[in-house]
Amino acid sequence: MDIYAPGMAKGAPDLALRLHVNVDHVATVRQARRARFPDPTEFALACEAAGADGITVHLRKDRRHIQDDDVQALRGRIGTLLNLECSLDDEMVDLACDSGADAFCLVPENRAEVTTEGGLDVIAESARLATAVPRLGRSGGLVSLFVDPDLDQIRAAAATGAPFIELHTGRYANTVDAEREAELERLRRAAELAHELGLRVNAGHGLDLVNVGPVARIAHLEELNIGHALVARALFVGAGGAVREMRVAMGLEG
Ligand SMILES: CC(=O)[C@@H](O)[C@H](O)COP(=O)(O)O
Ligand SMILES: NCC(=O)COP(=O)(O)O
Repeated sequence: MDIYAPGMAKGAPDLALRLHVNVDHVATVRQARRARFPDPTEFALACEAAGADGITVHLRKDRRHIQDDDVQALRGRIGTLLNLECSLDDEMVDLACDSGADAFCLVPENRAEVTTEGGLDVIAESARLATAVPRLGRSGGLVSLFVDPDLDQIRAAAATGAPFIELHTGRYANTVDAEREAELERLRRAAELAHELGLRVNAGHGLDLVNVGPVARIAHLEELNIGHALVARALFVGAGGAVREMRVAMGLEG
C-alpha cells in the first residue's frame, strides 16, 4: 500500500504506526574521523531488513553528519521511504528539491545548537514557507513541518498547505514525572487538533526504548522518527536488534 498516495491525504486510521530510523548519528561517528565508515546507508539497509518502514536523514547546512553523497546513496539503495530533513535555507531547499526524497521535513536550524532544540516558528517563517512548501511539493515529495505541540503553530502549519506535521517530542523526552505527563497531554491535544484540521501527523526527537510507549499510543500518529537512541543501542545489539526492540516498545510486535 502506498501510504503517501493522494487518497491517503487525510490520514489512514487503520494503518499501523510506522518506525522510520534516523541514521544521522552513524554519519556522526564516521565524520568524527573523516573516515569512510561506518556507512549510514549500510546501517539503513540493516534497519530495513529488520522491519524499519523508512529512513530519515537531516542534511544540515554545516554538514556535521550526513553529507550530500549519503542522500544520493540512500536514494539509490534503500527500498523503503526516504525522509529528508532540512532547514528553510535556500541552498538546502534547492538540494532537497533535487534529492528524489519521498518526504521532506522542514526543521529550524541553528548552527550553534547540539541538536534541534525546538520546532519551526511557522508563524514567523510564513513568507519563506509560502515559497518552500509548494516548491518541495512540486518536486515530488510530501512536505512536513517539524513543530512543537503548540496549537497556534499547528493552525499556522495547516494554513501553509503542507500535508504533514511532525510533532517535536524533545521536551516530553527531556522531562520526568508530572511534567512529562503534561507534555504528553500537549502532544495528544496537538495531534487531535492537527487531525481535525486535515493534517497528517508524525512525531519524533529524543524518543527511546523507555519513553516511546506512551507516544506510540497517541491517536492519529502515523510515523515515529527515531535516531540517536536507536543508533546508540545498535552498538550493543546491532542495527537489527535495535530496530526489533524499538518495534516491540512501540507495540508493533510482541
Ligand atoms: C530534526 C531532528 O530532530 C533530527 O534531525 C534529529 O535531531 C537528528 O539530527 P541532529 O541531532 O543533528 O539534530
Ligand atoms: N525528527 C526527529 C528525528 O529524526 C530523530 O531524532 P532523534 O531520535 O535523533 O532525537
